[in-house]
Amino acid sequence: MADPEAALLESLDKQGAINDSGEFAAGLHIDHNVLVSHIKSLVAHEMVNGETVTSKGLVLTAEAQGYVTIGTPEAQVFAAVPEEGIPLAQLKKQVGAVGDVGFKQAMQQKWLALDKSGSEPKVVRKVASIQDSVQELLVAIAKKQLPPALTEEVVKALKKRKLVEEVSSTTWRLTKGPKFALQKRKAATDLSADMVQKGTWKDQDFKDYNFNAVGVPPPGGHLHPLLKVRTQFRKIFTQLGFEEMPTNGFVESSFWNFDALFQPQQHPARDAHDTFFLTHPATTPISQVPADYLERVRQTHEHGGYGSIGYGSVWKVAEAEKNLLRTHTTAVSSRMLYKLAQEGFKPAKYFSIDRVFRNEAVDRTHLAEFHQIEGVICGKGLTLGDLIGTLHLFFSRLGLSKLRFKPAYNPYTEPSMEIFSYSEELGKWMEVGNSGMFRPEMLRPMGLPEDVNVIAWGLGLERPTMILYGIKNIRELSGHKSSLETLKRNPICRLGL
Ligand SMILES: N[C@@H](Cc1ccccc1)C(=O)O
Repeated sequence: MADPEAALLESLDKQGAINDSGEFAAGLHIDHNVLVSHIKSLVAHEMVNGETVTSKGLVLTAEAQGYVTIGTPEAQVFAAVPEEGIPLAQLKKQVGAVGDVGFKQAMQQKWLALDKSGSEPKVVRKVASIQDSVQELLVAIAKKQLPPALTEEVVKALKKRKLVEEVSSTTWRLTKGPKFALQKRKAATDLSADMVQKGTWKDQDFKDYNFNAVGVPPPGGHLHPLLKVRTQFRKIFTQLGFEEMPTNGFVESSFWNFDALFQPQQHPARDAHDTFFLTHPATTPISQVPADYLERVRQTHEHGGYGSIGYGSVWKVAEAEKNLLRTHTTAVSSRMLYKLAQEGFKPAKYFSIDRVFRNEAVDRTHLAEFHQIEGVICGKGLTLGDLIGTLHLFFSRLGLSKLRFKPAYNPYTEPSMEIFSYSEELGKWMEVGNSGMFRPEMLRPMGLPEDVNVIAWGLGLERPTMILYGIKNIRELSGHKSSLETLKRNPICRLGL
């Protein structure tokens, strides 16, 4: 087969233009689509200028194609009627499938008549010979030579008989382009050292950038396992109707991290051995906390109230002003609960997932920074039973359905419970979180009504992630020792959770 590209260029060279790529393809006996792919490439090389022309045209249906040679059904029926006539039933049997249409059409054309004078109706010829003009039209349409007889009305009738259909087709009109040549010059995709040395780059054609090409997937963009598991936790919370709390920044004042939580100023956790304090800026002015609330916090710390005797020591503003890296997400909860009290209490369910920092010795299960997940429910008349029930519901969604609780101590909750879950794999009980009911010494100074209780729990994000994905050393998970290669190879890090 002739090379379509060469044939096209040659023809353009001789004639200057090709008006209809469809006809040109037919002349070459190749599929139009094949020619179009060559045209597009030549246009991209600027060897050819091309514009598309969309036109509507008639084509024969498969049924009509059959009539082009053997004639229309009406002509076939007419031919089957002998001069002396033929009983209708016999005629139909003789012509077969096209009998019905053919007979109907031939009667309409008044080519045939039905003689009912005898014992059974007989079909007789009304004219001696016929001209099958519909067949002639079909032949002309097949050749794409549309005769004047093909009026709109005729086309409509042919469409109604499902003999023709209208199709729109796009063809190209071509002229010589600015870089016209009889042969495509090979365009280089890259500048090579050789071209530079020999100076051939000056005459070399370079392929244009194709900005529409599908790119190579970037090697980055992998999700960290912690982000994946965080999404799972978010889903659990939101499915249970919890609202995510704004987590502010990592830097928090001691006030919201400790004092608002009724954590005594002498508490060992407030020591630089356990907490990262900031030097720049070292403090947040206490004036940011409304004076009346501040006063109630001071009172409660020093003298108690709400059924408590307090700590009996002097509460110092300077201590509360110290900036730190938040040691727990309960600082996020304390801000949120105060806001809820200011806006007027209504039952609420909150959660947060964010980073916390502790000045701890780093080992294979501990880091100085990690993520905490915290759930908080505020309502009237909540009990420890509600907390236990909620924890069962929450942890069972993680696949941890065997839980045990151990009494514990937190300055801000009473009662407090450590949460343990039985690991079938490891065959032992593991600590999975901490929980409790926030103390009145924390809630009442905020302005939450006396019958409002708040149940809450917290857990780390790293531990469940390590268990879920078989990561043995926490330092593989975050920090400078975690390897990007591991992230890339780990199937859970692919996008799309
Ligand atoms: N803040 C606690 C977790 C906790 C949250 C809420 C209530 C009780 C406990 C911790 O850091 O371990």
